[in-house]
Amino acid sequence: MFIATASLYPARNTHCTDSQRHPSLSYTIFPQTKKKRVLRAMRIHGEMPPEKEEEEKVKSLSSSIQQPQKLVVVGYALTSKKKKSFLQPKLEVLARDKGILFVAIDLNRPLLDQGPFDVVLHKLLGKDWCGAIEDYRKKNPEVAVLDPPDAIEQLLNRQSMLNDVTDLNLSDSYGKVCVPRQMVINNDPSSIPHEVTRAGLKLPLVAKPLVVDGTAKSHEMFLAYDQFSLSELEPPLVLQEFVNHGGILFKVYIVGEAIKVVRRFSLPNVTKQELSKVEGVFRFPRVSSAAASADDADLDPSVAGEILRNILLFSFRF
Ligand SMILES: Nc1ncnc2c1ncn2[C@@H]1O[C@H](COP(=O)(O)OP(=O)(O)OP(=O)(O)O)[C@@H](O)[C@H]1O
Ligand SMILES: O=P(O)(O)O[C@H]1[C@H](O)[C@H](O)[C@H](OP(=O)(O)O)[C@@H](OP(=O)(O)O)[C@@H]1O
Repeated sequence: MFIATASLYPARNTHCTDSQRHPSLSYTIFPQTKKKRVLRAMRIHGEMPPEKEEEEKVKSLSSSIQQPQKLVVVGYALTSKKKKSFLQPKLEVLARDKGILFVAIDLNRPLLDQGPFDVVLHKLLGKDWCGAIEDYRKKNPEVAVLDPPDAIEQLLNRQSMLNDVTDLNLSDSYGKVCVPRQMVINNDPSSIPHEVTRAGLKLPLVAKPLVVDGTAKSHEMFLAYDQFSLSELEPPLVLQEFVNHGGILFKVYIVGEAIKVVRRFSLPNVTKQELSKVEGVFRFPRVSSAAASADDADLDPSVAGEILRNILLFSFRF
């Protein structure tokens, strides 16, 4: 795009013919970028009269207003709980400032009749919804669906969601990235004590629901100090060896090339002495939620730095 602007001296690479030149001032047609360089040069040399500077600002502003930013329309389908925790007003305002508009998808109308959308963002499950999303994708291949049901499938299960981490086999002189030893219990809870002993899992164990479907139940966690009390729990379950980690964990969010690492408070270490004295299985709350931020916690810098380095190393390879 070109803008006519005035210059007190002919600039290099002028793109204009004599007929475009004004006798008192040489008019120079600049591509947008060159115009800014010349104006800046003139301002630096104090050669542009104040009224001309104001006029240039208005022109530059008017040219940007003339080209309204194309909005990216994001249709979202979230539970009311998720909308409340994720799509907060400050996010909507920030997105709008960046030309992104969130529009709620009406779950009582066919998805195909709604839009048009540039992106469909959803965190809903169920056969009907997955069918509607798949049908929409086929008829709107240009729309980015986050995420396609087949890509989410692996994350709906606390065993399969860790497959990629297990396959990474990432280790170096500073340490390794791996999954705690675990086993899946699909049926008969009375078999748990025998299965745990046979698998050689070390106590204490964290018992987690195998299914991850966004419900509160899918976050119900238990800490077991002996394997016998585990038979009180309801399969399907993942039983994972508890890993002492100093009560602080790091959550890593990766979207494309963007990586965000946050520190959260977590379960405290379990000492050998405590393990020898305590028996039973205890439910614990969601200890590491956003409200449990430890970003400002006083951590030993060497520990934090080392863990962060490994996390970033892991993030780039994931
Ligand atoms: N193997 C483990 N060793 C020690 N602590 C653990 C282990 N697994 C889980 N925890 C503790 O339990 C908490 C919840 O575990 P996890 O993150 O697997 O469940 P979640 O439901 O996905 O949590 P959220 O959705 O809140 O991130 C962790 O934040 C951590 O404090
Ligand atoms: O620590 P955060 O806030 O990232 O924890 C998230 C968690 O990672 C999951 O995204 C939860 O979503 P669901 O699996 O759908 O439950 C979030 O739960 P929410 O109820 O706050 O949306 C956690 O915040």
